[in-house]
Amino acid sequence: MTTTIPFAKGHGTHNDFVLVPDPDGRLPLEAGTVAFLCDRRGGIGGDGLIRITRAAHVDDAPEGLDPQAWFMDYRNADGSVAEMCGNGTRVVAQWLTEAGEMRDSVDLATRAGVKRIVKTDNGFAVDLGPWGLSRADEAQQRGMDSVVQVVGAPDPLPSLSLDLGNPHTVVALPPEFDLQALDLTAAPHVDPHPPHGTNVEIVRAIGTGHIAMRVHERGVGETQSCGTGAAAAALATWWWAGQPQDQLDWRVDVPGGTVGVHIARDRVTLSGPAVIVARGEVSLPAPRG
Ligand SMILES: N[C@@H](CCC[C@H](N)C(=O)O)C(=O)O
Repeated sequence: MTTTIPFAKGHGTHNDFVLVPDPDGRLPLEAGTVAFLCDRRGGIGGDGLIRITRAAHVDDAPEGLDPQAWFMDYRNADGSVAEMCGNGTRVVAQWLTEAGEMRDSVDLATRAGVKRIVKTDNGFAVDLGPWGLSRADEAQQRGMDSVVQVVGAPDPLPSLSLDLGNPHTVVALPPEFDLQALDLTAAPHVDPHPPHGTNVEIVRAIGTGHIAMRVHERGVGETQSCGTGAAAAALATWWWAGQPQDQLDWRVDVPGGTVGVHIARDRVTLSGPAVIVARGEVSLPAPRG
């Protein structure tokens, strides 16, 4: 028997997602189903899939959540589970707004904790919460704790690991290299390789509080934008600059647009647009076996 489910398609600065509303928790999604729905030729297409459900229906939700809280169950395009997605939180907020479930703000639960999202003039701002350097050692204090080999740069480049709820490795591209000319088809090699993989952001300084970035996402490949990645890129650039207190607002240009990042002590806020572009129904492939 064919199973048909409702879906929506949305994006935040062209980081695009298949949204699957599942408020009653009736849709346990297998990795193969996620990969099918995210497939750009055989399915709907997206960098990831978001099951919009309630915390009570998520087996690996953090403890202590309100069971009725809206929950962003995020999966990468390859079917793997991710803790957090910054652009995805805004797209969920837009979906909740259009569904009449959100007015000015919402507390959205994720595997990386509850994120407060508020409406802004050009979309939404989400408090991503506390951020951290992934390895609290002396190398990290110097601003580099790993190296990344990027195709298009002859030697491995120094990089910094950050934790935004999900893992990131940020590389500052030296001025002699063209950011647009790098080949991010394959995942850049990170040494040492983080135990749970990582998202890699390559950053070019543009001006004061202004950077451009390309990203290779864990479980996806190169994407047009990554919200937690933009926050990691701004934080790393700020860290390398000596944490100037008069430079807490950042503009981050990504291939799919521009997002804003605000640093406030140990917390960081991401802002930017979010749109729902389509709604429909999709038939899932019959289970194998
Ligand atoms: N695009 C997202 C991040 C999605 C998850 C990431 N690929 C991971 O595996 O951690 C964002 O906007 O933050």
